[in-house]
Amino acid sequence: ELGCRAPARVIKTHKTLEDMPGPSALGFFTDLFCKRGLARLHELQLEGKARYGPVWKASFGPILTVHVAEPSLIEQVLRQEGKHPVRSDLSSWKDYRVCRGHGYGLLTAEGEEWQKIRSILAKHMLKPKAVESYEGTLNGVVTDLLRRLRHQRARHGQSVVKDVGGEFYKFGLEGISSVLFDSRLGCLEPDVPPETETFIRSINRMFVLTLLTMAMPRALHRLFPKPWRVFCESWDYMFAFAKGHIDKRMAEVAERVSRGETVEGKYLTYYLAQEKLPMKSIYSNVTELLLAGVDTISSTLSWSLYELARHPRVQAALHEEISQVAGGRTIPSAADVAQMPLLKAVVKEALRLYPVIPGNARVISDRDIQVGDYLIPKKTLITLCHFATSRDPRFFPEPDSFRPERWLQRDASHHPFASVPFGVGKRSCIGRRIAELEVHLALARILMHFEVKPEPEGGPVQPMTRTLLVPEKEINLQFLNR
Ligand code: HEM
Repeated sequence: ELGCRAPARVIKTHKTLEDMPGPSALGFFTDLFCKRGLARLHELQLEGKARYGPVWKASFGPILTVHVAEPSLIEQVLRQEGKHPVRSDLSSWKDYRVCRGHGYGLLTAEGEEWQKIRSILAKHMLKPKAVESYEGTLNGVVTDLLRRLRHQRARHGQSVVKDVGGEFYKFGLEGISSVLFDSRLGCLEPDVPPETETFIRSINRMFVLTLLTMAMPRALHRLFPKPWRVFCESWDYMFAFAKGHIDKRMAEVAERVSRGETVEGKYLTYYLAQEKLPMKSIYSNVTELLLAGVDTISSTLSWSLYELARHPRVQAALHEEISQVAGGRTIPSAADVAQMPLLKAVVKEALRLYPVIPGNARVISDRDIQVGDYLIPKKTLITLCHFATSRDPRFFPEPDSFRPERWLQRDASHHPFASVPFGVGKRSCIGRRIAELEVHLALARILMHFEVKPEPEGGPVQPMTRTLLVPEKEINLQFLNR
């Protein structure tokens, strides 16, 4: 016995990609392209988790991606993301910029370049004092939104505003432009400038085609050139639009300086120009900020009002809160909305049910990382399934119900990574504070003026994925004078 050696055994401490469950490449391809899977990607997260557990792999066209759908595992990934986190290195957005010779903006830049722009923008977008300084400008845009809603409801019977999302797109664009340029585009005027409509259409088309152009193997681009061509044309328009506005604003400033005036701007483009960034970088950053501030704001406002219209008791309680805090003031301030816990809870709950970014991503480039039982090789695209975790009944009982009060209960303990609509950490949303202020100011004032109800014959509206999570069809709401 003693002389007999045990056979050498390789002890595996971690499971590998080979051990990971997941649909076959063909199965996932069929799901995506034949079963409207691209529009249902958020639902595929729930199906994947039910079928394979919290970690599974799938081939998104030519790209293998590991899905992670458990808050503690998402936390584990993000804690290992390193100094310069990378969202995805295989993006069609980056391909476009290389193809046209444009620069990168904060959304697409990496490494030291990203770090530099991030620290410049953070000073003006995340610091509470800086964000508060946009209050007056944003409140001016909200005033125009109210006028526009009145105008639009007069066009249809029963005080209905058709397609509120369309109105909030214009509000989003006007809002982010006012912060970027301190000048107004006129998107909320009765006659909307055609170039702003084209800009919004370009964003929509670009988002529709983002996933498709990524999932389509390169070889197919030749066979089906249209998606890539339209994708590029949409970006071309967006870059040209941003450039036009930047050049115009800078020419105005130069002209005033030449007349001997001292010019001190309080808007983002001015701050970027002060840092002496190359023009190419200013153009790409402003383009990306413009596009980041439109759908996100529109979708959050649309879903918040959609749910409030369907939950009149919550709406009444919120109206009460707003009236009390505002006292006699007709225009609530940033300090006022900060004192409205139910208002904040309503927006958090809308973003839990309908996270604008239903699935985010990370690539850890320089080392293999452990996630749960698995060792994930470096450079693997990791998809963070935020939609699945924020609808998980273990963290949010009755996960499909709109219950803002869940955010107000003292003893409520949600895992901090279960609902993270703005992301977490170094690479999280830089527009978060501005977005929250904008949405809070708009919702508070809309509810001061109107009682919002569902369109009399309207049915439920489901979300769909278009890279972002958006309403599947138009949301029409009744706006009744208070
Ligand atoms: C409710 C509204 C919004 C939501 C839910 C949202 C959500 C997000 C999320 C999830 C990310 C990715 C974070 C990550 O990878 O960890 C992101 C990034 C970003 N967002 Fe937002 N966003 C919103 C509004 C805005 C607005 C209004 C702006 C512009 C003013 C903006 C600008 C950006 C930028 C530039 C990034 C990239 C940051 C970086 O890579 O360093 N977002 N956003």
